[in-house]
Amino acid sequence: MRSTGRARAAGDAADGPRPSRAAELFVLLCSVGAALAAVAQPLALGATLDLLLAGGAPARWLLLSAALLLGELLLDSLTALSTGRCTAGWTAAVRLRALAGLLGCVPDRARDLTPGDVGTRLTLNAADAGAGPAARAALAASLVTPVGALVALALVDVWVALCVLAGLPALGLVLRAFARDTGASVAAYQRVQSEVATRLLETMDGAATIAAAGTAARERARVLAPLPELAALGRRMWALHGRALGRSGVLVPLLVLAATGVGGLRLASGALSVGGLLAAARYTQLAAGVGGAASLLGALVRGRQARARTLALERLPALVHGTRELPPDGPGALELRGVRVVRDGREVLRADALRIPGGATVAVVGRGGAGKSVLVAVAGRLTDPDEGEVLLDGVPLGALSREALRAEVAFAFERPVLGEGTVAEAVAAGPRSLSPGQVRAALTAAGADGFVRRLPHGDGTPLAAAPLSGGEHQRLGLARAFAHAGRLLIMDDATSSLDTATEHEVDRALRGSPRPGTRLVVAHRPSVAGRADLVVWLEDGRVRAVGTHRELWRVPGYRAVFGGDGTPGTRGGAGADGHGSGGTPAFGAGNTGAPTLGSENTRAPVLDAENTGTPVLDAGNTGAPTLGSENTRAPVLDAENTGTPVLDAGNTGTPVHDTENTRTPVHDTENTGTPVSRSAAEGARP
Ligand SMILES: Nc1ncnc2c1ncn2[C@@H]1O[C@H](COP(=O)(O)OP(=O)(O)OP(=O)(O)O)[C@@H](O)[C@H]1O
Repeated sequence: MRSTGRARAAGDAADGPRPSRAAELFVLLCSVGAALAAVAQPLALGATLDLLLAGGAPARWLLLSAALLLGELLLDSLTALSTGRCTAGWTAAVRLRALAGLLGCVPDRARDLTPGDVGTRLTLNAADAGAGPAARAALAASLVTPVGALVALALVDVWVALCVLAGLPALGLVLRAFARDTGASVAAYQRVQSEVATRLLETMDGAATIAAAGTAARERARVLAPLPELAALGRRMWALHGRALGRSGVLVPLLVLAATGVGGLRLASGALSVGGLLAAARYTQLAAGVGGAASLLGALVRGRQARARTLALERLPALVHGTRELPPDGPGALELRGVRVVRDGREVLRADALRIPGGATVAVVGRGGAGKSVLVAVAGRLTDPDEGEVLLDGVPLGALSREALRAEVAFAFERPVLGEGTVAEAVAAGPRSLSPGQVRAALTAAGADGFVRRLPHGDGTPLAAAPLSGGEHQRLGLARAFAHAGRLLIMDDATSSLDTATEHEVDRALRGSPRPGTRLVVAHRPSVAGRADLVVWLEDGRVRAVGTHRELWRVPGYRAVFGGDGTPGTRGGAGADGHGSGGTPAFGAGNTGAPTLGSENTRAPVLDAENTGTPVLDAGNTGAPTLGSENTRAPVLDAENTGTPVLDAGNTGTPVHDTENTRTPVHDTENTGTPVSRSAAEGARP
């Protein structure tokens, strides 16, 4: 990749809030304080007892014991409070960073993540991960009690302390086994949870299909299918907990018994006082309380596994932008040089020396999976090519600042995400700040003004209160793209839900706009390709040919893309003229040789080029030839300079001549032997 921009490498985390460690430290201090107060109490109580037995005045020791008890209670309360704050802060931070990673990533790199999986990572996993730091602090503090108790025990009686010390490794082993086994189960549990969520969301997405097919019972079974595994994993985790508690439940009393026995012997020998024995028994219990760390350890392990899942979102590769600006008033000329895009080890796009003249409307055409979306994503830098570079007005896209890129390149999609707020706010959201008049103009250009006017509060209607059809939703997305478009507007299937008449109106409005710019339109309908100045025809990820629709239409393979030669094609099947029937009956379609009557709204007759040899006229309202239509100032075909591969005669090795410039006939040797035009000059075949 030659562009100066680069994707954020795996391992670099997304930017986002990072809570200070202060909250975690506060939890640690409070927990340690409470533990120390607990550790000091037996000493004070033992001393009080000894003083009482000796007939002394234990008032000071009693006060100290009470103060220690109160202190422990107070610190425990503070620990609980600060744990809540710490967990909430970390959960929010983990969630926001994961969200920033997700929203900032190269869009097609998040393709494998299902909504259910993302939802689980951002909710359950983020909450578990957020609980991790407080659990870590509490776990560290929980070690203070047994260690402190052991030290205090050594002060009271070293033999009792040695007895407890000998038993502690067994407790340590129990905890280690618990942490190891529970880690694997927790990871599997979180994975299955996300699988259930994914299936549930898929079902909600396909609710209409399920209702229509009457497959609700089957769907329910499918959603719940992972439940037995989830239940088994849950049971396993409880079993591991139970086993750890059971083992420590046996070990701890045994240890206390042994230590009390040693203490009793020391009392009998006069080496230990009664108060000392009381303190020793209590300290033995506290030291053996290391088993109580099991639940904290469980929370820590769960937090670690969950954090790994949220980090995967944080570290999704993101686009890194440069600092360059575009030359002012550039026409929006695009060039793809040596571009290669590889996905899952497979080359999904190769485009070299593909030049798109500034100001032209260019249709990107090809069968499903041919690479149209990948091409326009690369052209507007939604993703970077693995090799090669894309230049806009001579500047590599990767070198552009984010602001310059997004101000000059606008996208409209098949299913736009409009967000919340009102209709006007949805259209206004973007890199430019728009006046209400500009918003209204964009709505008009997108053919959305009519239905928006009929909404209860016009464009001030909240989207949530505006039930929109697929086409209306799409038109708002178009309006937003139009409103913010700079020198390049990319429409990826963005008019698929529009009827052909509206689509034509939108096209006309765009062409009449004062800032026409370059338009790259993924087209499934021949009517759209027919209105474009130039068509880039993709096949299996390669540029098969570039030319006008009229020229390309003579190649059977091109017609087949639209189902135009009897082959099942994609949406919006073509009339025999290749401009799309648009629901209007086409006469003379097929091989009759009879003229085809104008498709979609047309008054002008369209002649069947295939059978008559007569040039195909614009199926729009003008009767003018399609080539270089309407408002484009830019030359449609850059015959001199492009070097762009144009009309492949079917990989036959047959020379292709530039008929635009030479008037030499070009033969489509692939299937028909029918003369075919070629529009732009280049020496090499694609
Ligand atoms: N992120 C990705 N991971 C794996 N494969 C991908 C990815 N993006 C695209 N592809 C593959 O690249 C090929 C081209 O995809 P693309 O979406 O560009 O096709 P298309 O021509 O737009 O198809 P359609 O008309 O059906 O939308 C397809 O085979 C697709 O599966």
